Amino acid sequence: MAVNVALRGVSRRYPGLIALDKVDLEVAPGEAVVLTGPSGSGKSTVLHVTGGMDRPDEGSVEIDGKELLPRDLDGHRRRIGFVFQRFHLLPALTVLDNVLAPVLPRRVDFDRRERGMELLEAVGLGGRADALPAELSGGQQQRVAVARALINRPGLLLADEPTGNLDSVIGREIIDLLMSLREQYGMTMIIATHDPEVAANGDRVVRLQDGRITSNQRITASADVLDRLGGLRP
Ligand SMILES: Nc1ncnc2c1ncn2[C@@H]1O[C@H](COP(=O)(O)OP(=O)(O)OP(=O)(O)O)[C@@H](O)[C@H]1O
Repeated sequence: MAVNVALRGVSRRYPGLIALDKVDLEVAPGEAVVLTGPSGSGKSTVLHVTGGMDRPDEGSVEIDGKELLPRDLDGHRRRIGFVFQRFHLLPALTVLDNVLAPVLPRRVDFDRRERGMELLEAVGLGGRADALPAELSGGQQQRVAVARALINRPGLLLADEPTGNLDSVIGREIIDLLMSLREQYGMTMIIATHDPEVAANGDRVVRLQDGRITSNQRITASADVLDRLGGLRP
């Protein structure tokens, strides 16, 4: 089920620099928020802190109103999906086994193969379960990565430059896919991107600069209008 996410006064510091500076951000259940901003502005850090891969130095992350505590992090990470710019598929495993990889070492209360096949169908690759990643195009590999991200039925999907390694037509297909899966499976989404096309397809665009939110706008305009107005490019 789609979750509510809230970052409250989140700061993350590294020696000599502030990656996030008291960031407040609330994302409603089922909402798709797009993070934009120049390189180094803190987009990935927001995703990592939200996903429990990194910890704030100050402030808190709340999921459905409950603060994420260190002891909850393992469970939290299993309840979210993560899609990366580089697909990070395991080259020696088949497409189906890549989708199942997150749950292979664990006991689960569902039929792995059945769910893996269902997800491959959902991303349009039902016929390629036995292929190896190298036999697929980049767009198809990203579809496999999306299916893998959904294997635990996450209520939250985090995506870091999901179209960054794809040409614009294929990137567009991946965005359409993510948006339709969001409705089909009921997920909240946070997507970091430099791609104005992605931004135009979210519900809200949050722009970061030097670790701070400089604008937070609902989407009503098309990509090129947004690009002209907001300067979404790095
Ligand atoms: N492990 C780390 N150690 C030191 N500094 C880091 C580390 N991770 C991130 N940073 C710094 O924190 C700042 C924010 O980085 P972040 O990756 O969140 O930016 P970004 O907006 O995602 O950039 P990009 O668009 O290039 O991916 C940058 O200045 C980065 O160099």
